[in-house]
Amino acid sequence: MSGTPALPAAEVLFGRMADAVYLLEPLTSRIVWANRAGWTMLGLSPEEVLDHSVLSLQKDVVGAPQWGDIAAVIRTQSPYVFVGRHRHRDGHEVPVEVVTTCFLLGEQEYFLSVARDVTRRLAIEHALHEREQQLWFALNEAADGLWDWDLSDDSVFFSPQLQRMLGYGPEEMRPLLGTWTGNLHPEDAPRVQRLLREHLDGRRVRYEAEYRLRNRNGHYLWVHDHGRVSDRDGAGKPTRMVGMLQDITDRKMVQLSLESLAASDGLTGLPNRRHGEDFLAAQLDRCRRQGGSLGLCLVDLDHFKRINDLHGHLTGDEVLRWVARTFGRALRRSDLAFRWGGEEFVVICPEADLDQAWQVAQRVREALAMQPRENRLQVGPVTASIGVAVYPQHGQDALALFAAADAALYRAKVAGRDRCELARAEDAAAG
Ligand SMILES: Nc1nc2c(ncn2[C@@H]2O[C@H](COP(=O)(O)OP(=O)(O)OP(=O)(O)O)[C@@H](O)[C@H]2O)c(=O)[nH]1
Repeated sequence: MSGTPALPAAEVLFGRMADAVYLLEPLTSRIVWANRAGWTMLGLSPEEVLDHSVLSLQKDVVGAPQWGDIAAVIRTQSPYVFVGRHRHRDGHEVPVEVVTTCFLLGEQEYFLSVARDVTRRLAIEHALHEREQQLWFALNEAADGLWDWDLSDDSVFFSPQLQRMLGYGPEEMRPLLGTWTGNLHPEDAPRVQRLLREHLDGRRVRYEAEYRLRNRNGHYLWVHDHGRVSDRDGAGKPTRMVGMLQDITDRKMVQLSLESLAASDGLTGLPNRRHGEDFLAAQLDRCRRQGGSLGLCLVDLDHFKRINDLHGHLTGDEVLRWVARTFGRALRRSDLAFRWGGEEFVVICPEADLDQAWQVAQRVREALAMQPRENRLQVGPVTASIGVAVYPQHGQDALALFAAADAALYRAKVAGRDRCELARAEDAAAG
């Protein structure tokens, strides 16, 4: 091809264009025309650019045979998109995306290439990629485990950290929703599933739950789990949900033991006075609403001071623990024994009438009296005096019942100890 084709309109049309435009001679790849952006991108003058070809300017096209191959593809796949690097006159490279079309002008075939400088785009892509890498690193290496649930097929990505948390090696944990649901603690599963469903249905802003999850060894970890729907389909139906799982076993254990400490007596492990009073109040409430009776036994160890004095306070403590264990043997499942304070205990017998409450008191007294043969404490007989009061005969509320039982207990002590006494009508009136 000789000379530049007469294209005056092209100068006007393409002169102000931001993208570089080159008209190429297909056989040699020589540039036969370029717009302003075309020659400035290469650091050349309008005349100098005509001395160049794709082979001299494109770093990624090496040699005529390769150009021949590319030209063949351009002819069949027009427009052809190519990402490469242009060589600037001063030596630096300009990353470009080139879109080339093939066309005929009269008898002559031409390639028209539009090259866009993609330096900025690549820099952004690179930065995004870096950020994504960092994000993944942070998510996977953080103490929390990550999960990513595809609702369309119930596949779940469990992050390496999540797998490690549950004791699984790489590739061991099946990436399915069933792996998670199958390891939920049966007592927690209904609540957790409900919370999840409520979030998916849009009734909860986010899903959050604390529950037990079985690890690879079959032990349960306590976990804190929270997540959100991240993608929805055109109809608004959730298609993807992501979340984080944290192992909170240590914290939960401390919390649970504090809770049980708060409700139980530190020395004997029996429910403490606060818990016992709450229980009594609830039972009395039930009696009032539904009718029925309830027995209350006030149990006071006899001459306990003597045990302390003779054998020491630590042995006294040991005796109190033994007494607590004895209740376990003497009581019905529905009865509750709790420590009232010092060497005093209370037994609540829900739904017991006078006779039944009396029998419970006798059983407790006898079980304690068995002690010399059973225990190894060598403190001699440990006996108790017990005052028994019954709702509704001896009192309508906890205060009145305690007063009546206390009066009966006093009589038991006076009468010689190691015995049970039933409250009397006048005890109720005195309360
Ligand atoms: N070892 C020990 N002793 C306790 C505890 N709480 C109270 N005591 C002791 O229990 C004793 C109760 O003494 P008292 O109230 O005189 O009653 P008692 O000696 O059992 O005489 P009675 O009137 O027959 O019951 C005191 O010596 C208290 O120090 C405890 O937690 N551990």
